[in-house]
Amino acid sequence: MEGVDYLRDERKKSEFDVEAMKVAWAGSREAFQVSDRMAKLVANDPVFEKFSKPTLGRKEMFKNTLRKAAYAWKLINDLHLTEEEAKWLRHYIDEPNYTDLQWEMFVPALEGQGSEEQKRKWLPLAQTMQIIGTYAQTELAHGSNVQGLETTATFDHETDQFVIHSPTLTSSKWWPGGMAKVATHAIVYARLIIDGHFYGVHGFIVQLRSLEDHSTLPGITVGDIGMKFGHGAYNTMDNGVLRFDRVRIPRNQMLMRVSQVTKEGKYVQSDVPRQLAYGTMVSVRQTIVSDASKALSRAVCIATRYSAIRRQFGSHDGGPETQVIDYKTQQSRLFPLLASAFAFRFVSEWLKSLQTDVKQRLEAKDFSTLPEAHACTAGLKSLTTAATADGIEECRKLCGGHGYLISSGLPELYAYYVPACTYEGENVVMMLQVARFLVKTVSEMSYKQPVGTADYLGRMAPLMHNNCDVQTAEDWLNPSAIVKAFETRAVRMIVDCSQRIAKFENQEEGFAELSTDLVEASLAHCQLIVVSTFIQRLKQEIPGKGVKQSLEVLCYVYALYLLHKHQGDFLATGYLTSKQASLANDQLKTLYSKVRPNAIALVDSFNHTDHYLSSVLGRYDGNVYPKLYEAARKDPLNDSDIADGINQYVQPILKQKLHLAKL
Ligand SMILES: CCCCCCCCCC/C=C\CCC/C=C/C(=O)SCCNC(=O)CCNC(=O)[C@H](O)C(C)(C)COP(=O)(O)OP(=O)(O)OC[C@H]1O[C@@H](n2cnc3c(N)ncnc32)[C@H](O)[C@@H]1OP(=O)(O)O
Ligand SMILES: Cc1cc2nc3c(=O)[nH]c(=O)nc-3n(C[C@H](O)[C@H](O)[C@H](O)COP(=O)(O)OP(=O)(O)OC[C@H]3O[C@@H](n4cnc5c(N)ncnc54)[C@H](O)[C@@H]3O)c2cc1C
Repeated sequence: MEGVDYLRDERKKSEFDVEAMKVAWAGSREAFQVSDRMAKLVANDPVFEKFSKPTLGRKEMFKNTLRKAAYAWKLINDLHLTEEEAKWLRHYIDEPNYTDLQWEMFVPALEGQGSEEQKRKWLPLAQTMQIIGTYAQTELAHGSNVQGLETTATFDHETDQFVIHSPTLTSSKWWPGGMAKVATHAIVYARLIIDGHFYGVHGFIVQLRSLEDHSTLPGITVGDIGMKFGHGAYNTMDNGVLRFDRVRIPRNQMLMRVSQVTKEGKYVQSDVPRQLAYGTMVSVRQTIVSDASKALSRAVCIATRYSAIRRQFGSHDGGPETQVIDYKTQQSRLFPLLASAFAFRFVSEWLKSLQTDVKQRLEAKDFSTLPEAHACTAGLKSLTTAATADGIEECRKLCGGHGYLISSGLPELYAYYVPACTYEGENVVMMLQVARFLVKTVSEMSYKQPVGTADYLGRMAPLMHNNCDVQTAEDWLNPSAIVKAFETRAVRMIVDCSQRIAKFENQEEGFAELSTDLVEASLAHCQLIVVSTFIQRLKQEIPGKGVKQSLEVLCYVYALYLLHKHQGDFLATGYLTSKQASLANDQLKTLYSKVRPNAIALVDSFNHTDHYLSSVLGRYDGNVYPKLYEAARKDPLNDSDIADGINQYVQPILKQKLHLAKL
């Protein structure tokens, strides 16, 4: 039997309707149809071929990506694609480039932080790509600490302009995507100075390059920051360094939704919180959570298909060896990742709806849910990117030696994905933001009832004193038992930290001293959100034979896997006994055997094309070995029998050996 037959047999074992599961994964039939159409459009167009990428040099690779981006823009216009379709098209092209910054950061920054007048002027230019923008916040010496940025924007009364300046080497803007070679404009974050007074960090629209010939404008020095981790991965992007030598921009190019500077040089703070200036980061963090489920599902799809094809040991009387997916150890590493992909998918949908709600409230001048939205996006960004990056690497190991080949698709995916743990808020820094929110919520509880994702803190009394009543492994198949366990663990960890901080004379000092515990408490809170969201999703109608049942199994796998992994927390907080923790682990093993027959169908439900996976190991048809062999044959080193350099550097050594032998 060949891999092709193995996957065919696996698909026959499925206990649910795969087409209906595809819809559940996508969120709706319409969402499925849009993404499916765009995936096929990209997969079937030779312009978007990407197998040659690993063999290209940086310049060729960059140019190739520019070519694809230009072609994609032509398709978007020629085919009159909707915004949603265009987003999926860019996603499936699967090469980071300047358009990510244009659509995910530059346009949202104009939308979220521009005044009505500024939006009228700049948005049509950006939306039609007459200008190309980037988001220039991070500097050589400051990224996480936004208030510590050094670039200055000094108001000049006489000319009614701001003077943008990089006073030191360390103030050089460093990292912004698309900035080195493509962007014509940037939203530059700088310290606003009026009459020697510092008014905080604000965003300014600054033109970097001529719209005529693309040359850099006077006073601007811009370039690429150099190659990044992984060959093809993120090197299609021109992350840049930028310095300003007293560059002048009109006053009306400061983003003025949150605060304004008048012609007279007066600083006016609107009636909206200054944190709205951070709004672009909040919206991108939500996109990043959604992207985590896509990246993880991609790695899991490859590792699952390959695990069903790969056989090692266990052959009796010349029969076939055991499929590695049947090893319990393989299942215990793979299936929690499969379940996590679904969990992240559903939490990202929920986060999107939370953000829509916050946006509507902001328009009505209701800012009450802003801190919670910030904590949720920051925390879930941190949780999902960390788990996804680790998960991709685990999938690579699950594929044994072949996972290390570029043709497996996994090394490039990892290198491409892992910076998500750092950009848009370094993950630990983000978890500390969640901790601030939680500690503050606890400290305000005497006069303010916690709501939303923190509402369980308001049920502190019972949660602090109750004990778990699980008696058998079966008892763990109960959503309320699971939610209660996660709530209790989180509440006890948060309260413990809060009480210990309160003992410090200086609360900031206490917070810093307890920061490692606070990060763990924040993680417990975020895991509770993901688990509860999964459970809530299952309360909705989910059509299709066996679909809901399969998702229920995955939900329990996700929750009990976390419980097992963090059993130290659950035991230390005193809610569970070691017997109950051990029953959870027993149940987890039973659940793995329920996932097993459905594993291939579950990863088929992601609806990933072979083009998107770019993996010989993860091919839909399972024809792994012939295609691995074929891919290896295509390596440039195999172009000739005698490679360049052999005659020059190897033959002389061999000949020298002969000479020595004669002596
Ligand atoms: C490889 C590709 C694969 C994945 C593809 C994914 C696709 C997604 C789209 C991709 C697009 C582009 C690719 C990536 C491009 C990357 C871009 C960037 O990285 S841009 C730069 C991002 N930088 C950061 O995120 C900086 C992080 N730092 C901060 O956010 C802040 O400075 C922070 C949060 C650390 C706060 O520091 P500080 O304590 O100094 O706070 P402040 O004094 O400023 O504020 C105090 C007060 O405000 C609250 N706060 C902070 N932030 C917010 C917010 N956003 N909203 C609401 N409230 C906020 C804070 O908690 C404090 O509250 P308080 O109650 O007073 O305690
Ligand atoms: C691929 C990529 C693309 C990017 N694109 C852009 C872009 O388009 N535009 C842009 O402006 N920026 C961009 N960035 C920059 C990115 O946003 C920053 O790198 C990120 O915000 C982290 O900041 P930092 O580099 O200053 O890390 P640092 O804050 O220096 O982190 C270093 C270490 O210090 C720790 N640390 C920092 N502060 C604290 C604290 N208070 N408490 C405890 N620990 C702490 C962190 O946990 C980390 O371990 C990009 C970065 C990458 C990698």
